[in-house]
Amino acid sequence: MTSGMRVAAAAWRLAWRVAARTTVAQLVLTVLGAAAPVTAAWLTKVVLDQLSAPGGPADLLWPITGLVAAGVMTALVPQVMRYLRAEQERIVALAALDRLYTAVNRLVGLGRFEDPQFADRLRFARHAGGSGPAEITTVSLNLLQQVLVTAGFAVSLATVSPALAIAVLVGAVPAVAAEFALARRRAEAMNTVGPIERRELFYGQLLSDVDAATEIRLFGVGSFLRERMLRERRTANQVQRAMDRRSLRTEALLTMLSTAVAGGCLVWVVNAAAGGTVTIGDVSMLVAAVASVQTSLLGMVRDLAGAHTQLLMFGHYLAVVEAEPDLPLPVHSRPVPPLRHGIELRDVWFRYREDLPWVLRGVTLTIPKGQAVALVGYNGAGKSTIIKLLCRYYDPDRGAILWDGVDLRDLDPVQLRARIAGVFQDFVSYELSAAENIGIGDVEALADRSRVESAAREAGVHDIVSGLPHGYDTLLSRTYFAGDELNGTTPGTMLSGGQWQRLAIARSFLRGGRDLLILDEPSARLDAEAEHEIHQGFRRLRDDGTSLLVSHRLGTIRDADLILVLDAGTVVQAGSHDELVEAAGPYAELFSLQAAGYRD
Ligand SMILES: Nc1ncnc2c1ncn2[C@@H]1O[C@H](COP(=O)(O)OP(=O)(O)OP(=O)(O)O)[C@@H](O)[C@H]1O
Repeated sequence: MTSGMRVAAAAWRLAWRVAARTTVAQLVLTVLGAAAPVTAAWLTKVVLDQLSAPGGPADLLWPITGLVAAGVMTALVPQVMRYLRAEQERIVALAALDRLYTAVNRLVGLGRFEDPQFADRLRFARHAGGSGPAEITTVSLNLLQQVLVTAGFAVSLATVSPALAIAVLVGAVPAVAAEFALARRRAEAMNTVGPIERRELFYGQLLSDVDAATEIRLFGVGSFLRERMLRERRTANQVQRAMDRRSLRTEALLTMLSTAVAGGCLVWVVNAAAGGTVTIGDVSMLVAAVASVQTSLLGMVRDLAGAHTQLLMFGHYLAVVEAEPDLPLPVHSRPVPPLRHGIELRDVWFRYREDLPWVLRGVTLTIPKGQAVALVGYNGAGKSTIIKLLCRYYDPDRGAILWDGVDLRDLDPVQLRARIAGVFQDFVSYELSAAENIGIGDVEALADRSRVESAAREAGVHDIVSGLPHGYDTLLSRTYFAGDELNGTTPGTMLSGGQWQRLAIARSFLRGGRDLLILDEPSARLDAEAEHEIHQGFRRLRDDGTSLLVSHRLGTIRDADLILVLDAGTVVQAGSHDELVEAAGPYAELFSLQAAGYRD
């Protein structure tokens, strides 16, 4: 099966599975829609032949009734088809959306999200997933209808003159070839324009993004960014304009060709009628047949060409939905048992891509069960990368990470992450209610207001949330209305950077009791008092479990059981705060620099 047919078959399977009734109804109407014009042409011929018959017309009741029925059918079928198509599109688009985002959620790592090609594919997939399958089934049904109409009229034409039928069909060959060539070029143009439009979208979003608005206005870069956006649009327009001009030229030529063929047929049939070799009914039949065959053939070719583009788009959708896992998953993954001994990084080497430098160069370290380990080092030393590897967002290129001696690659990543709580350096501020912002840390607790509140209290954010206009139910957003999105008039409320961070911390408190607590700069935006309080809270949480804390503020990690100093992707020092301050080395230097900052 060619890849186009495979994609079309997948679209049909999806439509059949989720919208069988509307699909069958469309099939039936397609056949009726094809039969109507052929029947009408034959009945017109019968009526005309009877009218011009030497003995006068015989009984015209049934052909006239048939003509009326065919007329009603011709008018009604497209309207019902439009409704059915829209209904099918709604049902299929919902199922396709579900499948697409199930597939996106199935990606356990981060690598694909950082791949520009995947980003383009996802954009096409989002577009094609909505209307793609419905468009492909519609095009297929149109094709079926046109094949039936063409066949019906070709047979009718052949009864008048087989040579004419062949001439009309052969006259369509150049159109078929030209439309296919156009379709291929259209697809190429679309692939060229894809990344350009993604850039344009980026600038457009940036220009209308509320968070970016402050910097854009302070730096006065609005016009600069707008110009960049327009430049992308102009480039995309250039590609599309060239394509449209090519289509216009080709299609104008094809129209002239089909008009010439139709004209030739008309001249022949008028001559034949004048010579008495064909009847008046034959003339009407032939005029209808030539026009219909040409329209159907061209329509068929255009539909096929359009289908080519739709198939390519839906191909992107299938590529995302059927993608292999981004990280190799074990066939028989082991359950992730509670941590008993500790987590070990054994000679771990890692780089984000083969063409990029190594970020971790043989890191060996242990996070013993029940201990608080801190990771310090300069910017870019690889601290957050270690955290991402511990959550298995990436796999090490060399070496291994062991959970009680079992390689993380042999564990189910979803189960592994269920054993981890944490606050990331670039935590997310969800445009949801305050309660949901906390509850998302453990969706099972989303409806449990007492658990949400107690996490908020631990993170020192309860009073702030209680003081909001609707307390825990206040929408935290500047871009959406609270409650009824359509008719709402109450705008959301915004928090300060530190308050958002406290919410992120509350999320991690809600996940208390997990085996590993990961904290990547969890208090970077907090004031000194809040930072002190939060670290007390973390300490309580750490007492029951195992933790890894990354912080540039050495005061917050001085009571860690073990401090590891990372430099250019290797552990260069390890020990307690006192030991490291005693020893000459980067930690002592960093510490005395920070301490001096406070003393001076
Ligand atoms: N997704 C990524 N793709 C490519 N390179 C990356 C990616 N994330 C980080 N890096 C690179 O890896 C190196 C280590 O980054 P990492 O975020 O681990 O440092 P860090 O020690 O946490 O730094 P900081 O103290 O600034 O947070 C940096 O040079 C960075 O440019």
